[in-house]
Amino acid sequence: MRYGLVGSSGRMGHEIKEVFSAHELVLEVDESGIFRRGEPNVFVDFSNRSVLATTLQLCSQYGAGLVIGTTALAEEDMKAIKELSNHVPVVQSYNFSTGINILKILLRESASLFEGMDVEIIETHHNKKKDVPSGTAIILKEALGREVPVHSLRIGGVPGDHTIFFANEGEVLQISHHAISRRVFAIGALRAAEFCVSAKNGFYSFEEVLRWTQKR
Ligand SMILES: NC(=O)C1=CN([C@@H]2O[C@H](COP(=O)(O)OP(=O)(O)OC[C@H]3O[C@@H](n4cnc5c(N)ncnc54)[C@H](O)[C@@H]3O)[C@@H](O)[C@H]2O)C=CC1
Ligand SMILES: O=C(O)C1=N[C@H](C(=O)O)C[C@H](O)C1
Repeated sequence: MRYGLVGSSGRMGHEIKEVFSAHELVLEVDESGIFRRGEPNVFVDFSNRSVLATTLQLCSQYGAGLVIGTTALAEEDMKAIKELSNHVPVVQSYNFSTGINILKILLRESASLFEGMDVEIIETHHNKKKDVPSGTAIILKEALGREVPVHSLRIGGVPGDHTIFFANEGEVLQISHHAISRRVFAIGALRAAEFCVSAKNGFYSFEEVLRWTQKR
């Protein structure tokens, strides 16, 4: 793979360079500019929505697929990403870990069982994280199919923890996901990039990438 990396000087950018070391990094974008050394066939973007227009333009220019993990996207951003997916394969997810994507499936399938219970989410991240709530908390709420309170902690170097509490008068059920390091997100992004270079044009979730990985 020849990949372009948007957000190359960031925390995820560093992790991605290590995990993608068998592949060729031919284009980098960060706040200091665009550095081109070749023609990417896929872009990986873990950055900020302020650079999204550049990412989309670069994908169009090179006819390259896109793996995007950037959070705090607006509705108009999602619309623009979906428009790009008419022309190239796009994988978008607010969380590229296997565990969170399995949890999403479990929540979607069991949501009706939790009717009548109090449901709240606590998410904990490092103190450099800019967005609140986390993108993951948003997709967990979507999977539950209802609006629930989210409590956010920004402390120390925590890579990303999410706990959902379900409670009635007599009991509390809690389900937690703990990212041991942000490497797990970079490994997910690598799977998604490998998927992207062989997929048809379209908009894909990371769940679809996981199912594709299992079939291989
Ligand atoms: N979907 C997932 O699994 C995960 C998503 N993330 C998300 O990835 C994003 C990046 O996270 P971190 O690496 O921790 O952030 P960071 O702050 O360490 O890095 C951000 C990178 O984006 C670049 N950037 C920001 N604004 C830019 C602009 N206007 N033009 C060009 N480059 C710009 C910076 O130069 C830097 O390289 C965040 O949105 C975070 O929530 C993080 C981890 C996992
Ligand atoms: O910014 C982070 O670090 C993370 N962001 C994602 C989110 O907002 O959910 C995913 C992960 O939790 C780490």
